[in-house]
Amino acid sequence: MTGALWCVVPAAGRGTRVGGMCPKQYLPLAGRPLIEHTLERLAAHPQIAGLLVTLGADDARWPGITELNGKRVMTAPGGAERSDSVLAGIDALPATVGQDDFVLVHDAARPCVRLADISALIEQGCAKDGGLLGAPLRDTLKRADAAGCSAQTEPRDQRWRAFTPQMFRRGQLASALRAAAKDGRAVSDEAMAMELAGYAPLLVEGAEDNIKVTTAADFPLAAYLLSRIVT
Ligand SMILES: Nc1ccn([C@@H]2O[C@H](COP(=O)(O)OP(=O)(O)OP(=O)(O)O)[C@@H](O)[C@H]2O)c(=O)n1
Ligand SMILES: C[C@](O)(CO)[C@H](O)COP(=O)(O)O
Repeated sequence: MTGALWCVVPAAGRGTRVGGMCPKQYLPLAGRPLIEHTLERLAAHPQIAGLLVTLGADDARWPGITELNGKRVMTAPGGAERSDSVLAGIDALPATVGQDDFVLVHDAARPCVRLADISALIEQGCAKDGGLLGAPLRDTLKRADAAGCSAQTEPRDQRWRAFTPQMFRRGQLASALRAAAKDGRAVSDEAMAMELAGYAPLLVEGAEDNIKVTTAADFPLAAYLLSRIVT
């Protein structure tokens, strides 16, 4: 069992795959900026103590939220890559968050995460070296060739899609991210940094509607999911 956890929310991306000038986390979703849905959902979780949001340089769009549902909301400058933003957020956490305390990392671009899935990650991940939400691949996987044709069918067994939140001990995650950066290794998520450091993060199956809003087509889907998912 663990106490209350802080959650780092990387929100310093540019949203280039959506297009346009406004980073996707500030585009409207169901009438409000996408990021507000994500932060409110995280702040609603009883085991989340506070949020540390990493922002783009000179981000004028950040609405200046300092508290949600009685939880403190802090900000820190993000970095060039998502992993840089995550590390910046870890380093900016309050000193009350110990090096051995678990911390969560959740994409600002994932507004539909279920509170029950966060609870499952916290409960199951604390018994291990931490873990991440994900789901086993349910479709056949193809490797495309340069012409956009199916060149090969990839093995699907034991393949999972990785979601967020991901949860690790503050000190171990910071060290793993620093080591990967020092080695020039691009890491797509926190779990990869931990794997490179020799840990085996637990995969905790979560709902597949925990989508990452990545392209413009994801906005109406996310709006529908938000209307259907209570928590
Ligand atoms: N340097 C970066 C890059 C991404 N992110 C955040 O990481 C999350 C997931 O990243 P992604 O979906 O790739 O967002 P973007 O990088 O903004 O998207 P794109 O690759 O289309 O530009 C998002 O909440 C994004 O804001 C971040 O904090 N810092
Ligand atoms: C961290 C992540 O959400 C796991 O699926 C994903 O890797 C982030 O998206 P990106 O496009 O790789 O930045």
